[in-house]
Amino acid sequence: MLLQIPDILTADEIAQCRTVLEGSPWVDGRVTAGDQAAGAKRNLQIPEESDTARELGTVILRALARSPAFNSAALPLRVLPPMFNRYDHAMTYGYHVDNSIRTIPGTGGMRMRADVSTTIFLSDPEEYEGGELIVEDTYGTRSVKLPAGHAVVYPSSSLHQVSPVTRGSRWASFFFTQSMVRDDGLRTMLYDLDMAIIELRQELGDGHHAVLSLVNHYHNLLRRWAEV
Ligand SMILES: O=C(O)CCC(=O)C(=O)O
Ligand SMILES: [Fe+2]
Repeated sequence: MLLQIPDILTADEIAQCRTVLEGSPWVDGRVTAGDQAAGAKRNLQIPEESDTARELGTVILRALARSPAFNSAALPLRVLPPMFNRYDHAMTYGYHVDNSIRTIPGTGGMRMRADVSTTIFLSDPEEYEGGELIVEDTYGTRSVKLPAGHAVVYPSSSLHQVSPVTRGSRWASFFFTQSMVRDDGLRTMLYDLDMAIIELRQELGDGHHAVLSLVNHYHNLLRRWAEV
């Protein structure tokens, strides 16, 4: 499932990210790419263990924690510290695969599985041309370019690329989540059920027996499928 989440960051948080990123040194993005991906990757990133990454990572994690849509779609168990990237003129990230297993920085080698990939846009679409995130979804290819502060969430198992930037500069935060439910199909079913329950609660009220029954069913499926 590919999901767009509007306004995951406030205007103040976007401004904070941009101000701090403007004053930070950027390095070649290939430092965090696997073998195949490195060949396709031409962008810049903030070093993973820098003060900037830590400070802004906290802003992003706080924003995720208050987003019901992110939590319902990703069912996060752990989130790799958010990273920050930038594509200036002619930069691109060709079709690639996100590594399935990632080392968690600063833990002496602890690893996690990447199930869900997220990009939070920090530039507005008018600020650059090109730079679409193109994801091969189950039902075809999706091209995504969103206002600053909006997020796109998609399975880490899908092939994707960032098309070349032909004007301006595209800034973003991106990160990987290990989900309590590793299978994208099962996660999507839980998300759809959650959305239907929210609608029914509004129609019927929380005390309605059918609503209670479906909430119970949601939790029983989560109990069956979640690994924690
Ligand atoms: O910049 C993006 O939107 C995605 C970056 C990406 O795919 C990656 O770093 O693996
Ligand atoms: Fe990627």
